[in-house]
This record gives sequence, C-alpha cells and structure tokens, in this order.
Amino acid sequence: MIELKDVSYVRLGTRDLDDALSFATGYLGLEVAETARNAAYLRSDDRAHTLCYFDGDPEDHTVGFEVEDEENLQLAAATLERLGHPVHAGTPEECDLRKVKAFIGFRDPTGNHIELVVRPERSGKRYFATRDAGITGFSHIGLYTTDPSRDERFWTEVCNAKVSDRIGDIPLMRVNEIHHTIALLASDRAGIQHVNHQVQTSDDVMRSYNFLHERNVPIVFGPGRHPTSGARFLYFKGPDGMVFEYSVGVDAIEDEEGHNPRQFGFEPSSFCKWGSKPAADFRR
Ligand SMILES: O=C/C=C/C(C(=O)O)=C(/O)C(=O)O
Ligand SMILES: [Fe+2]
Repeated sequence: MIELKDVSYVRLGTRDLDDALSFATGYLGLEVAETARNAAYLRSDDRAHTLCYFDGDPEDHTVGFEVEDEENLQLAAATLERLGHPVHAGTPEECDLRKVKAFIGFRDPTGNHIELVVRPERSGKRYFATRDAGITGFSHIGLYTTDPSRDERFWTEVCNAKVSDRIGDIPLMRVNEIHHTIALLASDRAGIQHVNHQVQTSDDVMRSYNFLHERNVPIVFGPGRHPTSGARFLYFKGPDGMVFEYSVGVDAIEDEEGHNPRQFGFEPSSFCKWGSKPAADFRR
C-alpha cells in the first residue's frame, strides 16, 4: 500500500511564463519564491513552493504527493513496477528543480503524471502575497479520469486514499483528515482539471468574486456551496484554460473508522446547494 501523506505541488507547462506569473501573483494571489531556469516557483503557504509553472507544453500537468521517507518511496516504486506502471527515479537535478530530497514519477491508469516525493522543502519565511486573496494554502486537485471506477480502485487499493463521498460514480477521496485531496472528474483525457487553494473566510470568496469579475477573469462556477464537503467555493479560469478554485470550510473527517462515503446523485444540486451551475467550459 502506497501511503500518501498530502498533496505537495502541481507543475504546469506554459508557453507564456510571464503571463502565467502575472496571473499567479496579480489575480490568484500567490507569492513568487523563485524564478529560475525557465520556471516560476510560487508559494501559497509555509511550503517552499506549491505551484511551478515551467516553459513547456500547456497540456503537461504533474501532481506531486508526499510520502514518508525514501524507504517508502522504494517500496512504492516496486509496487508500481509490479503493477505495470513504469517508474522514473528523479535525478539529482530533477530533485533540485522540485525542491525535494527524492522522487519517482509514473502515470496513473488514466495517464496522469504523478510524482511521489520525499522531504519537500518548507520555508522559514511566512507566505506573503502582494494580492491579499486570503489564501491559507494549496489543498487539493481535480484530476481527469477516463474510467472513474478503475481509477478509484487505483487510488484506494494501490494507494491509501479513502472515498469520502461520491457524486454518481465520481469519488472525492482523502489521504488525511481533510474531506478530499483528489477529486476525479470523468473525461476522455488525462490532466488536472482544477487546482484548489483554501481561503480564510467566506468574505474572501465573495471579495475575490467581485475582484476577478471586474477584471474580466472568467468565473466558471460559483460562488456556491458544495453539499459534499460543505465548502463555499469559487472557480475561475487562469492561463492555458486551467481552472483554479478558492474554497473555505471543507469538512475534516474526524471519525476515520466511522465515516461511510455518502452517495449523491449526478445532478446539479449535488455540486452546489445554492443553485449555481458550472459554465459550459468548466471542464476543458
Ligand atoms: O462538485 C463536487 C465538488 C466537490 C468539492 C467539494 O466537496 O469541496 C470540490 O472541491 C471539488 O471537487 O472541486
Ligand atoms: Fe475542488
């Protein structure tokens, strides 16, 4: 069993690094940690970085998850190879680029690029962004799947994820007490559908709605409230069509043994209890 502790970072390719950087700082509300070697490293919490934009294919998305130590990393590599997922062991230079001690890369059954990392760097400096979006940290990703049931089995049987809730066949899965770290979305493609940052209060969600709307940033869902995690949310589009989400008030699953996944119907009210509907281009 591969024990994921938390999501660590996302890496997104872009052909326009300057544009991505100005969106991340001026609209999203991240702090630049470093710009180097055709990449921009951005912070959202006490980690050294949680988002990296690099000069490359905008379809090239990677999500990194932290595992406990190098022994667990080796065990994970052996498990993945045995199950037919070829594993790439990060070179020292690739580890430097990710600010981790060690990592392996592989593809999930849909073909999503996944990395497992050991000892991702923290920063002694407080996260401080020039735009005050109220961000408290990077929290989860929405990941495309070409087969939700197959990929649920991968994340829950090969890895330690647990299903918190399902909407139709779509699982929201946790790897720690937070309601979900991985939300699958059915599609005919691989990739990250959305990147979630938590914000401090509902006021931050509404303030950002006005801020982004006034500046013509496409709002693609919300403001609304998810019946599943209870979070108040706002989704909007960033560079290369990537969707970003702010949310606040995501449930923690405290009764780990006693929690049974709830089944929600695949209908609009399961996605938002305030009646907001996703825009046609919510999914790319
Ligand atoms: O539409 C379902 C979305 C659920 C949630 C949630 O419960 O918070 C998400 O954050 C999500 O998958 O984006
Ligand atoms: Fe989300």
